[in-house]
Amino acid sequence: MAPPMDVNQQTAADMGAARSRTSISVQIVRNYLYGGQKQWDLRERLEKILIQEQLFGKQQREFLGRTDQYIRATAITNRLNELRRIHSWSAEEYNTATSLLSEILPISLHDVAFQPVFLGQGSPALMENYWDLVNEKGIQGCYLQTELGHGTNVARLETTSTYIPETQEFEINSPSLTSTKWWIGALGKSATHGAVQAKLILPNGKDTGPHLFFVQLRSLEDHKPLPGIIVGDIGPKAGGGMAAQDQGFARFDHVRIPRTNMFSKFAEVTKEGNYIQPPHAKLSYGGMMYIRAGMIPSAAWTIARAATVAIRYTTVRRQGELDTNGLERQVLNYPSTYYRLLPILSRAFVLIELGRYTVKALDEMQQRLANRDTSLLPEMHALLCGLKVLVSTHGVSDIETARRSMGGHGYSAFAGLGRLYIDYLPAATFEGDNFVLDGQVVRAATKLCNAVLSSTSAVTKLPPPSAYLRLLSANSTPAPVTASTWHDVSSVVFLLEWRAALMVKNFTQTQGKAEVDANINQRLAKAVTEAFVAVQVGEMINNLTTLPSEDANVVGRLYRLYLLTTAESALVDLFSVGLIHPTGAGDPTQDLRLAIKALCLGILPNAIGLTDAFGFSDWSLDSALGVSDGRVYEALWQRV
Ligand SMILES: Cc1cc2nc3c(=O)[nH]c(=O)nc-3n(C[C@H](O)[C@H](O)[C@H](O)COP(=O)(O)OP(=O)(O)OC[C@H]3O[C@@H](n4cnc5c(N)ncnc54)[C@H](O)[C@@H]3O)c2cc1C
Repeated sequence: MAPPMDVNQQTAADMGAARSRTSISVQIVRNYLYGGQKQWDLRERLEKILIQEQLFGKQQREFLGRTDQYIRATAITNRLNELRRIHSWSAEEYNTATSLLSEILPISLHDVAFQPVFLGQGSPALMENYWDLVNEKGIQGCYLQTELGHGTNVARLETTSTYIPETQEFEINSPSLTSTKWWIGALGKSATHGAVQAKLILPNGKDTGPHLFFVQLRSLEDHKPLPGIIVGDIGPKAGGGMAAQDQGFARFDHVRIPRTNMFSKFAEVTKEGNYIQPPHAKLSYGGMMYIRAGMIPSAAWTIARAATVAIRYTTVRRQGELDTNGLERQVLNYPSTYYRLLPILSRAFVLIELGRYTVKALDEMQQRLANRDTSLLPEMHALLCGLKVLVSTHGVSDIETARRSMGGHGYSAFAGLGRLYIDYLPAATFEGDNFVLDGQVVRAATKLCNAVLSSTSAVTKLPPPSAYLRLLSANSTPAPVTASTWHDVSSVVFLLEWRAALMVKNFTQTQGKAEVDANINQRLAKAVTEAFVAVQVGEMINNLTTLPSEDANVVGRLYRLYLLTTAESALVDLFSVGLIHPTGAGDPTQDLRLAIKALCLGILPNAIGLTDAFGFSDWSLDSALGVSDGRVYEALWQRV
């Protein structure tokens, strides 16, 4: 037996050995994930610029208090903007640079919430006066919707905007403590302007419900709040999360703004005080839909980070009984570890692809909206509600699963996943609380289901995300589930579609007639969204023919793992609706679990190669346990 290696050499050797087992072309799979060599080159070119900036170094971050984190974030924002000007970055280059930084910055609210509202809902006059300032970050915006008293129930917001025809102004007012705007990102210290959601009151006293108004909050001379406005920071967040962002509050005491400051691309108030209705009630959802669509790639890359760190660390971490070489077992090789981590890896791949699909679909809808064609709106709204819930639920649980897979060292800030988790956590609440959004998915699904059940022609008009309801038309019957079901992609996709169709049908038919369980919305929304994603994954597998065969094989295994682990989490539903039943001839659930294990074992030799394909540099990952050379103990020691 060879003498035992120094542990540090061993970790590096383990990482090297794992890389040499890789059968895929990391470069080809990486380009596939980035949507082409061009996108990867862009990322690499920008990262080279960012790494040179001492200010963007991450190593001291964990030692800073909240104030210093905010000051650092502000300095980073300023430098980022300088770089944008120096290098004449396009919007795409700027967005890529910000995502590469992977920092919580106050300016992100301007970029993801305020600027899209301006672009999507600003009237031509507002655009002419302010767009250059907004686009060049000459002012910093925030989005003020939530109040102390109401978040989900937007209809009950209390802030008012009353039109005064004599002066052609709106008067913004916070009539009570509970009408105070609360939780508003970048409002505490940074923002100069905001898009304020307020109930529009017409001169005749009629309340037309919440509308958006462009309001200057702070002086551009000395940054002090303007007269009649009280603003401040709402304090530290749970677990010290999002410390560098200044979530704030605001109260308005009869603050006047010009009539043209209403975001009136769709709904408008005339000089005389008459209200012009928007062509579609949900037109103003555009901004929120844009943010929700962006949450899919953002969750995907967050999960990819967590997977990379945990898979790298568990590859070099050895623990347990000695093998024939006198070495302890690599933690990733324990079934209980790879069963936790490889499904996370598979979700990162699926959600990265799905993100691209959704952003494209949203662009198409926005183009139609520009021509006042609202036909795609309701379906897109429901789809994005479901996807937002799905990705943020996975995001939160996957980061924590990855952290726990690393044992005690995973709890060190230097592992990098604690920060990722605590900063990602509120994604389950903002942009619509997940449990509330489930209700929206169910409402849209039952409406379409009712149409399908009452008219055969409705099937031909189903929008693509609801195609699963076609199964409810006559002559369709689900195939029985057997051991071979789990080895056939289209059978698993069908099964997940059938599950959604039958669950929605059962619910629709019993609505109002039978008692429903308390968890119905969550189960239905999950089934509907997972059916949609399963169809997309089926397409992704079909499209893998563009890759060389070994790369397609390995990525295809990941996609199948996604489908099977989704089916595994759906087993209770599959039993409930009678798609799986004990036949006495074998146990399809055990067949499913063995198929998952077999897929995991097939993926395992490529686990490191697949995480390398995400293309994270050590600078970007900022994790002592996720270092690419595997020398985790030295990296941790250096940090300490
Ligand atoms: C980090 C962070 C950043 C944020 N940034 C912004 C921002 O920049 N701008 C902004 O305007 N807002 C922002 N928010 C606010 C966020 O949008 C709200 O927190 C969110 O909409 C939920 O509203 P709420 O907090 O009032 O919760 P509530 O609506 O009070 O919900 C409380 C509970 O009640 C349940 N519930 C509520 N209504 C229903 C219902 N109809 N059916 C079933 N269950 C229900 C929810 O599921 C939840 O469990 C931010 C929040 C956080 C945490």
